[in-house]
Amino acid sequence: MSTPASPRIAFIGGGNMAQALITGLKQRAFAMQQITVIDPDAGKHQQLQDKLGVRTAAALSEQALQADVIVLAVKPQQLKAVAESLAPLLRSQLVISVAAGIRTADLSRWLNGYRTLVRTMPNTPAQIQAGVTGVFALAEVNDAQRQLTDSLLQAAGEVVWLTDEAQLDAVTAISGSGPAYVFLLIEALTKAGVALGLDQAQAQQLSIATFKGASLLAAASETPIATLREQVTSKGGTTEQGLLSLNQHDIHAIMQHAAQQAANRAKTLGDELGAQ
Ligand SMILES: NC(=O)C1=CN([C@@H]2O[C@H](COP(=O)(O)OP(=O)(O)OC[C@H]3O[C@@H](n4cnc5c(N)ncnc54)[C@H](OP(=O)(O)O)[C@@H]3O)[C@@H](O)[C@H]2O)C=CC1
Ligand SMILES: O=C(O)[C@@H]1CCC=N1
Repeated sequence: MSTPASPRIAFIGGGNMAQALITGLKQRAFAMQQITVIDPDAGKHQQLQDKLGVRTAAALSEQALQADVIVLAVKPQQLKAVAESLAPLLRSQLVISVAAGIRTADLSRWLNGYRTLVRTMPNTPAQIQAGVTGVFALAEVNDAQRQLTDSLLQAAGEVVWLTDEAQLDAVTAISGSGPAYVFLLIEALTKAGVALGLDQAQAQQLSIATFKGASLLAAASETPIATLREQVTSKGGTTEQGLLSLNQHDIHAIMQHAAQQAANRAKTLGDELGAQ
């Protein structure tokens, strides 16, 4: 298959993740009329058409699936039923799943042995092209299809290709779920600012700008992250006291445990739903 200049894409599921990916594509001036979103919730259709300019359909059909790429963007619990309905309608489309936990072996079985499959784990900052997506492709996915996958996902931000599918559970725990950890930390830092006497709006502005600035500096700098941290930490100064408290509460263990729990859940989802 050669890479189509402007591929047609059918999203099955028009929720949070589909909308984040489509918004990223829209910002890259991708032709929105090339995208069809299939979602049973008719209430969402007008909103998807008005906000994003995509086509919509309420159910799977040959017509709705006239696409080069099909993105499976339903909940993991909905994927088996969707895949089984999709199987007889597949021709030669590239199928990309964003579902947490669900392994390509199970998805392929539900799709009646179809193996032109890519499994990904994006994240919601995709909507401002600041996402990062982990990607694993089956051997049957050819070079042109890999390039197509890469260029579509680049519209959402950075792309990390994996050769071991099992690593996607770790990617899910770190960057798939990660934005929620960061939002929680922003909420917590904001709350701390309010407790110290700032008003809510000021505290939130300071917290967000600090996460943004530190992240941009870490990304732009060749300096090790630990050194960047040390550059903030004056001897006998304020940061030292703040970090001492975070380390007394073992921030590393807290993050390690959170990520492990998320990865365990991804594996359990794969085990339980894949066994259906
Ligand atoms: N949210 C995130 O940050 C991330 C999510 N993901 C993955 O993305 C997938 C979607 O998650 P998310 O967008 O958050 O979930 P949402 O619930 O927001 O979106 C799923 C959408 O699919 C619709 N749907 C349900 N059944 C069908 C069907 N048979 N055919 C077509 N559409 C259907 C749902 O409709 P209804 O609401 O009416 O059921 C809903 O609109 C999940 O598998 C998740 O693991 C991956 C990375 C990050
Ligand atoms: O919470 C979830 O299961 C999905 C996958 C990663 C982010 N959201």
